[in-house]
Amino acid sequence: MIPELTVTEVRLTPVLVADPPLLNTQGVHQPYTPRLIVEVVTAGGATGLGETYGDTKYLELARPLADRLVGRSVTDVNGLFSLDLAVDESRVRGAVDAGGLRGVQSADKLRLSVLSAFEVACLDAQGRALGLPVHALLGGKLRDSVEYSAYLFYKWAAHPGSDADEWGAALDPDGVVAQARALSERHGFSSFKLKGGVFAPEEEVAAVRALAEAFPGRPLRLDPNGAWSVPTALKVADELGGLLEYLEDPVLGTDAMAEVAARTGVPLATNMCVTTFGEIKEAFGRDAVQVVLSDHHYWGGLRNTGHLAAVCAAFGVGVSMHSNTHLGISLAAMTQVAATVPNLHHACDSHYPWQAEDVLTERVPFTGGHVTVSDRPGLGVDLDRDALARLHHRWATADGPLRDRDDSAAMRVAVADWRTPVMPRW
Ligand SMILES: O=C([O-])C(=O)C[C@H](O)[C@@H](O)C(=O)[O-]
Ligand SMILES: [Mg+2]
Repeated sequence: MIPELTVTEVRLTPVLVADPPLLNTQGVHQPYTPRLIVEVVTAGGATGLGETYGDTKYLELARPLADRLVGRSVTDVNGLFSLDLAVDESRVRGAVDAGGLRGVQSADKLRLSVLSAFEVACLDAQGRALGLPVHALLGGKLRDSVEYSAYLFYKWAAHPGSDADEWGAALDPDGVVAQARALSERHGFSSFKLKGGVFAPEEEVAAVRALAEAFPGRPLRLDPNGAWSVPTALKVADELGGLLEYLEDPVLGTDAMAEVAARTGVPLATNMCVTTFGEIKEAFGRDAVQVVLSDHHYWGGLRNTGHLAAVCAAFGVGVSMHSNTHLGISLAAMTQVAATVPNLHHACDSHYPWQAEDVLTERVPFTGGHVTVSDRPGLGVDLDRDALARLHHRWATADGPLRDRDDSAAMRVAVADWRTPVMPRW
């Protein structure tokens, strides 16, 4: 073992990051979202960065893992994944992730969602120590920039009791088109995904039609997070037909996805029914999905993202990339791995434009809708300790409920009788 690459300290810093009132089928984003920043320090003085979900159940698992990493090498990434982490089963039994937005919860998925941040931090530390970018550690980049799509949301102008944010409201087709224009002017995006499942399908169909008219020929996606029945999904697929690059999780579960897929020519994408390696066999065998949205956070890191892409290639299934609220460390990690995936033929999702706050000295910029693949050592991003301390202070002084994402609870602040919707909603 090279002594310089031995882990001497692991720092875990939970933060709360400001988030606009973005609507989805479960409710609305809270004013702040929890994230966890992981720093892995080596004997040689390199510090690697990673980022993942910061909700309590992830923190509970990250703390013992941090202790066990000390004394190991940052090159021993396979060993990291073989560490036996005890997951409190009561945390996951029958549970779903983020109200179901990321599929079914399992002990292994929870474990992988924590390990992924440590994997990224170890790769960043290795890269910094060796003078190599993370993409080189993953086998080398195949492209110099990675394309992202504009992630459009129905949204309120403000969180209840707050002033309007810089984006304003988007609650109808005109609002959605105005938001798409603003995002595309600011960041140069040329493909668009609308988060649906918020309003009746006819209204969301009208919004997609308005986007198609405003941006002729641009790739468009609609994602109602499984809020529709099979007949509704087929009707929308029929109405939007050729306008869509893909329809994302129109219905819940592999059975319903397979039924829709068998009866439409519109490709179906998912980040809900295929979220673990164990779900692949049935879904691919039944041709239930044509595109899988990878996400290094819950698939278990950057190397597993490459493995997932290889399985997709073997089955002729496309690859895209899913996103939750995240900061620049994760955007840098997504970009490094995306650069190495040969069969990534769709623009990746990213919430980053919605995050006005970050913990980096410099934000990761989008240019023409792309992020340049950094060739600097590691991930190519640096921590701003003051910003980290500020966002951590917010976490440390926050009300307990804010430390765990709950879109339904956030909705009840504005709509007192809001209940977690029973699916399918339409
Ligand atoms: O289905 C998806 O693409 C997501 O789950 C992305 C995000 O979770 C999004 O829906 C959100 O945060 O409201
Ligand atoms: Mg989705």
